[in-house]
Amino acid sequence: MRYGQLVMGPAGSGKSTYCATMQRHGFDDKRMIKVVNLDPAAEHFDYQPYLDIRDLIQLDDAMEDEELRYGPNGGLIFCIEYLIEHSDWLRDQLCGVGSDDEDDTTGNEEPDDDYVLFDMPGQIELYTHLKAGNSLARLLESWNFRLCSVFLVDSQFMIDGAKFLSGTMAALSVMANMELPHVNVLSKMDLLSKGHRGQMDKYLDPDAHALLGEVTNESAWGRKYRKLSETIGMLIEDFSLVRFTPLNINDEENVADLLLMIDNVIQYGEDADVKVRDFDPPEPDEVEDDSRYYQDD
Ligand SMILES: Nc1nc2c(ncn2[C@@H]2O[C@H](COP(=O)(O)OP(=O)(O)OP(=O)(O)O)[C@@H](O)[C@H]2O)c(=O)[nH]1
Ligand SMILES: [Mg+2]
Repeated sequence: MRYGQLVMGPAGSGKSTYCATMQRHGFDDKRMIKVVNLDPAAEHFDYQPYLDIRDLIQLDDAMEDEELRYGPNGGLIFCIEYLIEHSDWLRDQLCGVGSDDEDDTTGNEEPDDDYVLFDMPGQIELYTHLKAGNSLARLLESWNFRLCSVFLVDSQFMIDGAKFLSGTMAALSVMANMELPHVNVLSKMDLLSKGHRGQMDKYLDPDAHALLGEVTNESAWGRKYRKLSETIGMLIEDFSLVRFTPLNINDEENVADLLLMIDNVIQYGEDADVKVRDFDPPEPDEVEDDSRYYQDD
């Protein structure tokens, strides 16, 4: 089994910084966390990439090609679709050359705790409604990755009701489109003023009525669509659809807590325990051949 986080979020929300932070935290903890850069336009990041999409395709390839002639945004989406069409490249690098996981029953080649963060581009439509993000998730799952979506939203944009509503709807679109366990992160908490941090508390455990009361009084739009906002608010609240976890990258405990939470979501490190817990040994005279009570591996 392999474990992975698909790190997504709008442009500049802190995805690459998140990956670098987690890798560094893992390093301090003697834990290997690999990061794969899947942003073909990336120019700078602070982590050691295990793999880099730019070795397969670069944004300029799509923009400068005489036939394609993409702009930066279309070009980026083209690059991700190209990656999916050439998934052998990714599989060979992630899982070993020529590996074919459908046949891989030996388990010999796979390390127990391969843990990979995928630093995705900031093109949010890749995750909200295009097929590419979902296809990538299904591909990785077929290679035995247990995945979690990590969706980052810059906390600076979440300090009023209207922005909270928009951010929540974006998170919800990603959840629906990616079909993965999902964790929302409010990034850059260190940049918030004390006053704003206090204000933030009400968004972390949202009371939709109170929040959307704000939205409805703020603008003409808000007043006109008051009922719609309220209904969306109730939906979010009643089904506990969207929750945000704050992240201050300078607070080691905060980083550790978030990583642990995601580990729990993807059941990282739990397999050994599960085997022990599930094992309920029979009385010796109940069975002649007890081999069927043991797992094959
Ligand atoms: N203070 C502070 N700055 C941050 C944090 N996260 C990101 N930044 C800054 O925000 C900017 C964008 O961060 P990135 O990590 O590159 O964001 P990204 O989501 O990878 O951006 P794209 O790949 O361009 O979509 C950089 O200047 C970072 O230094 C944070 O937690 N705290
Ligand atoms: Mg980035």
